[in-house]
Amino acid sequence: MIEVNVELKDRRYPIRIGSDILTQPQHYAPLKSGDNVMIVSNPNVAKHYLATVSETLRQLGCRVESVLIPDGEQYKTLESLNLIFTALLQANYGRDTTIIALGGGVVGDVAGFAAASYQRGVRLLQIPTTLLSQVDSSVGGKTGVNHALGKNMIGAFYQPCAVIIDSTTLETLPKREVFAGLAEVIKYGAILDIAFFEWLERHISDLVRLDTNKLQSCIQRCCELKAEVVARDETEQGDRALLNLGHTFGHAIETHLGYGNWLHGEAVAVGMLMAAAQSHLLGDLSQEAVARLEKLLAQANLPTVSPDGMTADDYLPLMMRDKKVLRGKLRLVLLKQLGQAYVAKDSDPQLVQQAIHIYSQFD
Ligand SMILES: NC(=O)c1ccc[n+]([C@@H]2O[C@H](COP(=O)([O-])OP(=O)(O)OC[C@H]3O[C@@H](n4cnc5c(N)ncnc54)[C@H](O)[C@@H]3O)[C@@H](O)[C@H]2O)c1
Ligand SMILES: O=C(O)C(=O)C[C@@H](O)[C@H](O)[C@H](O)COP(=O)(O)O
Ligand SMILES: [Zn+2]
Repeated sequence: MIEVNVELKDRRYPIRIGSDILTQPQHYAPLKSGDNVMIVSNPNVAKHYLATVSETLRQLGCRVESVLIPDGEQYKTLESLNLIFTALLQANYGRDTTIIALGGGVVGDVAGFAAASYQRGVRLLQIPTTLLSQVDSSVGGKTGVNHALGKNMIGAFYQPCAVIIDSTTLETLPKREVFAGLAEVIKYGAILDIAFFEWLERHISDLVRLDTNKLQSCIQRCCELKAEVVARDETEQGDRALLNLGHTFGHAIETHLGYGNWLHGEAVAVGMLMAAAQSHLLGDLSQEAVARLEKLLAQANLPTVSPDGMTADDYLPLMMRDKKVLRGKLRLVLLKQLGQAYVAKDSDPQLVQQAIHIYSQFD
């Protein structure tokens, strides 16, 4: 078992990474005998892992209840949040509850927001079961739900007390979801760590075929990088925005197509290419670097062009609703070079359109 710590200003929490660790009660600390636990999951994840997690928590002496929200990005909603509140109230659970998010990023974000808001805040523990949630969404405390007009528009920063990553859960994950997770993995290399990017170039085929050792090293590196950024800037006042590379474009794709049609990681993959194209147009990123990013994403079986029929005119109004927009000005994460990102304060909309066009299927 490997442990990575997230060092916040006033406390720290562990990310425990290992295989077959969900059956071992000691990894669930700080949970202890007598605790009231509400496991939030969905039917798809529950059929594989709910019994194991519930049984281990009962061995520990916890009272265990569970609630399932429907599966899919289209259910990352206030209605799903309300299902969780109802289950908590029906169980007569109070402020001493721990909510456990057992699932991918959708379950993690909704359950996390429930923990942030139920009785003004109860303890949260994350058990991520997709590659994307293990390398990204379970760490750092962004929680929330979507609105029909924009992604993650309602939410809170709310940190978990621990994250338990069992990499063997990836064995049941559909391949398309593994590839979507690789988009966020590649993002870390592109924004923060050229050595990791080069490691990914060497080992992408091992990751695609779920090589256990390579996967664990990869998950560990991503968690270390995210933990460092979150420790510096927990609530995105500065540097944390770098984790948003490709997301302003990507969220526009997800919203335009209807949640769940393209996976988050797929939309971010194309969004990163658009950001890279813009960085090249600005004279920063070399064409060779853009091509390396495109090649790596393609090797991870990710899309590399905008969805069929979506035009630059479809992107811009949605991009203007991005949470990074300040006083009506777009703020985009761009690349100086591979491994070095920055926030561009006032992007020229015409240049943005040109970048979108480069990775689009229309002309
Ligand atoms: N909070 C953050 O910092 C953050 C970071 C990145 C992404 N996100 C959000 O995360 C969401 C995407 O998360 P995701 O990619 O995990 O998608 P997801 O939660 O929809 O899970 C993908 C699919 O895999 C299934 N699944 C999960 N674990 C499984 C397993 N082990 N075996 C079999 N099936 C399994 C799920 O039921 C679902 O059908 C988006 O809403 C995105 O906005 C949040
Ligand atoms: O943790 C962060 O910070 C991120 O930006 C990680 C992203 O991968 C993630 O998709 C996040 O939910 C996007 O946040 P948002 O603020 O753009 O909604
Ligand atoms: Zn993301």
